[in-house]
Amino acid sequence: MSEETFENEAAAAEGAPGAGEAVAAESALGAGEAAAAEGAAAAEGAETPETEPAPLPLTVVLASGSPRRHRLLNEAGVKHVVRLPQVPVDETLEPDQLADPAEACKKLAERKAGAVVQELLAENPVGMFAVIGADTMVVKDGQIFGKPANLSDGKHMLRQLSGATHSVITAVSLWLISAPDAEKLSMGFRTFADESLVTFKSLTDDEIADYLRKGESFDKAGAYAIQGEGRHLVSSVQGAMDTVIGLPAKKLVEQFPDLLQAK
Ligand SMILES: Cc1cn([C@H]2C[C@H](O)[C@@H](COP(=O)(O)OP(=O)(O)OP(=O)(O)O)O2)c(=O)[nH]c1=O
Repeated sequence: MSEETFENEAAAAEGAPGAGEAVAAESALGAGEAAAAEGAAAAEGAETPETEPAPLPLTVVLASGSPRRHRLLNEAGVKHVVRLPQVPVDETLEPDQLADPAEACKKLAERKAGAVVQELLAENPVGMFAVIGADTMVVKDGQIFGKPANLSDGKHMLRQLSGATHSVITAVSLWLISAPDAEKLSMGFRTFADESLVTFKSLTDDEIADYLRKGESFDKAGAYAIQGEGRHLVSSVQGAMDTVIGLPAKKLVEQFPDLLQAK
């Protein structure tokens, strides 16, 4: 089971560069569409259009340091570069923002992508760019588990997850920048969250301690890696596996097939 919701891409994203004025909702849906719109606008004014303008080359930028996200995007066939913001993104959220985990997750995905968009825009880019940011949270009974701070935090998380079902929410924020030349720029973004349900076996404290000793917990939300030894902790998964691992890459490509045209 998975749930998918799409944000209104014309809404201003927190921390996003000039989101209020620069967002062009129509250009957010697909690189091809935006390029076609540019071409159509140019053709309207021309008396005898001689040639169609060549579509702008698309560069996909993954704004993430997660090797899993890089791998999942590669496996989905999307050529991309990885770029992290020079200043790490502040991932703190206010208590009222944490009350709705899917919204909180979307906010962080937008912040991560927005930070890279901001730096990219400062470079006066020319071309078409799709910047992707993502965030993953484990949620049990309304409580959000990010990455464990230390061993006892990891133990606490795994005890909570033992013998029960929890949600893994991954939000993805995709920003499209269309800059046919140094003078023209339009931008739009869309953010969605996908949810999978993971059920854990009942774990003894010894089993939890054994697992934590394997050392794969510390950079993973909820202190486990379903793609690694953590699979032995799990009895069932409902929904997309790539959502649990950190990027619903298949859904991303279904929604934005133009990503496959990236050079
Ligand atoms: C539940 C689970 C999470 N994870 C990972 C996915 C994410 O990389 C990580 C959650 O941390 P995030 O803060 O979402 O991402 P990140 O810090 O790894 O990368 P960045 O912010 O640079 O994009 O947990 C797994 O790899 N396997 C799992 O089974």
